[in-house]
Amino acid sequence: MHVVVPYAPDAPKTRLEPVLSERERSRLARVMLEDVLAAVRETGREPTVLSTEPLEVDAPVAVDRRPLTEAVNAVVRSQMRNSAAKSGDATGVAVVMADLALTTPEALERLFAPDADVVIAPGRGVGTNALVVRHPEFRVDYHGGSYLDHRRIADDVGATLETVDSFRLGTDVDEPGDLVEVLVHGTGRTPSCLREFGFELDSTDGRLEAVRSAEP
Ligand SMILES: Nc1nc2c(ncn2[C@@H]2O[C@H](COP(=O)(O)OP(=O)(O)OP(=O)(O)O)[C@@H](O)[C@H]2O)c(=O)[nH]1
Ligand SMILES: C[C@H](OP(=O)(O)O)C(=O)O
Repeated sequence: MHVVVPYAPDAPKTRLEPVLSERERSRLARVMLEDVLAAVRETGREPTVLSTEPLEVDAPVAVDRRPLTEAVNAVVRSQMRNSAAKSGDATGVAVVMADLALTTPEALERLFAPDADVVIAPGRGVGTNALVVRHPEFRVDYHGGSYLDHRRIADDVGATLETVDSFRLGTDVDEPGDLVEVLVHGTGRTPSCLREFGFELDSTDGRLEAVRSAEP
């Protein structure tokens, strides 16, 4: 199965602006990407980064400057055509977001395992954090509660759909409140990156939070 990791390196993670500078957000986005690529590789698959800009990274990079939905649909269309031409039996394409800092190979295997036409790991906020497409007519439509849109699109084209209920795949790092999850559950380099930035766990207000104790 072809695994694509979309990545937009230019001014990423704007929703983290209240707690991180632009440079820090870029670094965090990059470290999360590397953690996701490592987890995909540990499943025995070679990921491709689908980037809006050329990028030096330890993986093949496909540059497509179009918005996320268009760029991913171009990959889905071409992969489905290729796999149908090769074997008559589409093995599919997986789209795994680069901000899934808690991803592990085991969590990804749960996404890859079902043989439904469409498999989705939804994120909090009703996004689509990770997806497998094996149906020739299914197309993505990201943003704005895309999990519900993807269910409707699957229904419209007659595709079977399975939803993967996964904390690790469901936790995308978008907002300051997500950082505590990374510090507690992260297994890759992302928690170390946050600690380098000076974040640590704090329960002063009665709830565990990631707070910045010291500027680096
Ligand atoms: N190839 C590509 N990837 C994108 C694009 N927009 C977002 N991404 C990637 O898609 C994933 C999910 O995007 P978001 O959660 O919106 O990430 P973001 O744009 O960095 O964050 P915000 O600025 O807070 O919305 C991340 O891996 C991004 O790097 C795009 O236009 N093209
Ligand atoms: C890409 C987008 O991410 P969100 O904006 O929900 O984080 C989505 O999953 O549709």
